Amino acid sequence: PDEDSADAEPQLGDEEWTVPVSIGTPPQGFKLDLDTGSSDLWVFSTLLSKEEVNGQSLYDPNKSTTAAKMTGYTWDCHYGDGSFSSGYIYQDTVTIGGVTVAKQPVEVAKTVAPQFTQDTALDGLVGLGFWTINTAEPKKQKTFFENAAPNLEKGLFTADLKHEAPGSYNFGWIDENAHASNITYADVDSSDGYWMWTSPGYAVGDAKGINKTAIRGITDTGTTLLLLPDDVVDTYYGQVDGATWAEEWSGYVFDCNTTVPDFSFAVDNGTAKVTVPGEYLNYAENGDGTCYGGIQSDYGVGFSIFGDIAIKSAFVVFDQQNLKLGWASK
Ligand SMILES: O=C(NNC1=NCCC1)c1ccc(Br)cc1
Repeated sequence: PDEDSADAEPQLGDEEWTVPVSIGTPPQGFKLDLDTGSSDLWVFSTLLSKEEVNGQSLYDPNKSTTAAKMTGYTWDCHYGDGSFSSGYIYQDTVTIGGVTVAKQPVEVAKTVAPQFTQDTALDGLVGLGFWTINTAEPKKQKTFFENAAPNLEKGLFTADLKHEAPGSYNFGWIDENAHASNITYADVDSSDGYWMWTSPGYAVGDAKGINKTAIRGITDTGTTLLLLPDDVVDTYYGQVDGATWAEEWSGYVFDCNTTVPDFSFAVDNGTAKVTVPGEYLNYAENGDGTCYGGIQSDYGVGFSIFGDIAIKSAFVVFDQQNLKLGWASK
């Protein structure tokens, strides 16, 4: 049933993907960033001061006949990149990709960080993590997907992000035409509220065998890059001519003309693997002839982050019902 499908538009050079979301009656339309690394659904709103708005669409609960204020409730998000947002909460009808949830907690922004004000491509976020890291007070609220799942064929959603091209998220079903190889599943540890799993190893370039070293990390559509343990990062850049860690860029850079090798990470016992094309691993030009690598250190986070650069290299199944994460080539 392809009605449960949302087109994901790439924004800002594959820094984020937004999907069309309807909120309220009559429906108010927004472009929201589906984020598996957080669990709040929030939207720019008429409560914001004008200085914090820069063309984004504003949700106005007073114009929705189905909006109901959750009196006494607040929310307050702080993201891994230092951005933040906070405000009050209404329940209203939310539709994404043909899936409708009535009485979905909609967190209306009263304050947003400059990063969000400047990001004219999005009007808010849809957290697709686990409710345990939702920030609503006095009681945590369920995500859009957790509320929708009981009415879906399967308690899963899939992400099919593409390099510099529209991708798609599906809710409740797996599009067998969207992936080439078999889907290999890894166990998910949701105890931190994230889609946390462990890859058994990795390979650089066209190396046949894998370096058997466990890489424990989260699969986060809200993080752009692929953040990995220092020993893996050093091994990778050891095979990139002239790559060096640049203080001024706080990361590994190399000459923009450098050929950058692929990076593969294993799934399950290592039989299956996902290959990130070298092209994706030359992430951005610094403007001085050097380019910033798509693989960087996860130092300080406490675990790795399989961000968009990894996710757009595969067809990914987020199976909440069975606590599994599926990876397939496409
Ligand atoms: O915030 C996180 N992901 N989502 C988003 N980032 C920026 C806007 C949305 C995030 C989550 C966990 C870890 Br560890 C690091 C980062």
